[in-house]
Amino acid sequence: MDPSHQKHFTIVDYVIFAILLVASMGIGLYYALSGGRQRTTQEFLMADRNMRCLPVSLSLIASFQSAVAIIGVPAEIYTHGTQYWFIGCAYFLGLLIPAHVFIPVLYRLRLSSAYQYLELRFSKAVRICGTLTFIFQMVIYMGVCVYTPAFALNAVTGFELWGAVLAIGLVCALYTTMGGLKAVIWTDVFQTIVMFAGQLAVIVVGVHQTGGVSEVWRKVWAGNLISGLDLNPDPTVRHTFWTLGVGGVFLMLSLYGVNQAQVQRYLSSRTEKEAVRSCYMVFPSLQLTLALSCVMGLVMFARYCGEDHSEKLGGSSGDAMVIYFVMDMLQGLPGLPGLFMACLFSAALSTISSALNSLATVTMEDLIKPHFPAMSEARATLLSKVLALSYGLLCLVMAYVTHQMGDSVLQVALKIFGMVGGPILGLFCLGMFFPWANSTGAVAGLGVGLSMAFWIGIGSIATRSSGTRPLPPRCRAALLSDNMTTVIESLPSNVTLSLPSGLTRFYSLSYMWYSAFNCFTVILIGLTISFLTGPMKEENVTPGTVYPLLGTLLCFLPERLKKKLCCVTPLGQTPSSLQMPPPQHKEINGVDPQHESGPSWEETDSFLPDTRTPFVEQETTV
Ligand SMILES: O=C(O)CCCC[C@@H]1SC[C@@H]2NC(=O)N[C@@H]21
Ligand code: NA
Repeated sequence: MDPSHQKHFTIVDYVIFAILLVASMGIGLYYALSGGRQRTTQEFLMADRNMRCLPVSLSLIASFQSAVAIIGVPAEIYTHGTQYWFIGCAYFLGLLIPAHVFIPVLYRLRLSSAYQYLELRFSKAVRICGTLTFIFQMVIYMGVCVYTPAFALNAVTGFELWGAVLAIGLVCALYTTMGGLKAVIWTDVFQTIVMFAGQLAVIVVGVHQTGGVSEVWRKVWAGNLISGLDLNPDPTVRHTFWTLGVGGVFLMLSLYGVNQAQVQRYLSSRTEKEAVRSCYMVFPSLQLTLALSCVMGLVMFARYCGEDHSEKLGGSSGDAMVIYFVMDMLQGLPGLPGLFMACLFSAALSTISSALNSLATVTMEDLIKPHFPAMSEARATLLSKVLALSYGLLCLVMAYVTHQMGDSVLQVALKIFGMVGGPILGLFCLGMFFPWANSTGAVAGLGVGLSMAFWIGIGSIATRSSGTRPLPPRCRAALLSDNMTTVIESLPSNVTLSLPSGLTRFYSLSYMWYSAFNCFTVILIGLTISFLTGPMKEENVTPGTVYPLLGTLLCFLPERLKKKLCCVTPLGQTPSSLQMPPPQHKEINGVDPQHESGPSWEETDSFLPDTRTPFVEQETTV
């Protein structure tokens, strides 16, 4: 963008932005110097497993609500209408299934890393594959999260590019390294509030400048931006009710069901009920953030649709357009551009801090501790801090790598989740719902699932056809008060009008189906190979690692009939090889966390065996 059109910040804006960074560092410092002063991995990685549901629920949202959603969703609504809003329909099952399937199973195994489940259910090899896949996914995703605010701001305001990347990366790595999971969760709480405030401010100012709600609605309606319920079953259409409402459920399960960043938050809850409650509390807040970012896109459309900004925007993508519009809207209102920048950086910081902490946790728990069982707590905690810092530096490198990708950031992020998160979800579903699945099947399933995912993902990038894009609503501007009409032909160059066939059709599968497609591939291959290599017998499966799906579906049957029908896994102990004597833990607020792990067995789902015997790695006393 040529400098003459660049928007600039006033000193007030920089002050607000600085306050965000200082406050985040302050919280990090506070948790470095209070409580157990981050001296054990139980505190540094698991927040002493003593968190309440409110901070956990806000942290759950912040972890996967980065600048990608803050910028990408309004850009999506502006260019393609409100179809994307239907992803909100996926939030029902996308949160109910984690609350009633994944949390009960994972919480009672007293894990630190979600991938310990894979060793319990399958083998160490499967656990390592799961861990490495997760690390790959989050490292790339972190790159997108750092890149988004930094490059978009640079394009519009000339804000020093590497200054922004360093500001996010270093501040984040520092407070995550100092304050551990407690600091990450409480900074997420603070940053989520800043995110809401920033988005709300843009909407209020934008509606006011457009002439009020009714004026916005009139323009949006006239611009045919409100998409109806598109029930087109064609899986290659980018956004329909099916790709968003159904495909979106698998995307949500891969994030809120089995992703380490979220599972770690469930496991850091003081009881299982608190974890389930935090999952329920995510629902209204997630709907609110979705609504805010969609409305922001509508307001932008109403405010700017009539004007042709192409010469100012130059080639910059739709994402940078959002920043341009926001800076233009807030220009002359000192402090508001700073608030929006704080909102953007809060979104990035909260996601990256969660990623850094979860990466340090799985690296420590899954890749290092099993090889050094005699490592002292002090050394393990120090190493965890070094890991968090190292991943922070790696994330800066990834910021540059991400710069090469062409798609809109929202699409890149969702593709990553679909391509990598989908197969991991498949692995957990294979383990939890199919007792016959064995380790060979699991490894083979994951291998084929990831290969298919990358084949289709890269194929779609190569042929630039990830889902046939619908013709975006023409920006008919016969709305301007002075009756001047200009029509901005916003026909993207890569729209594919002709229906693709054969391999191209395969590549043009909507990216919103990636999670579901890859999940089913892993399950299908996993089961086939398991049956070919000798399925596991029910009695050999570690108790508590299989969720008796039949028991749930037939919950209306009387107890005795259900027991006979679906041979509920007996109440069992975690196998001795994996179970160590409970660690010398300190009482927390007079409550012994080892035994205060939620409601009594009767209060929970009765058909889930109560294997609350702790699955703890060798945690020698210091
Ligand atoms: O914002 C991001 O960093 C990633 C894009 C959003 C990820 C998914 S979309 C459905 C769910 N709702 C959210 O706010 N995040 C997740
Ligand atoms: Na975030």
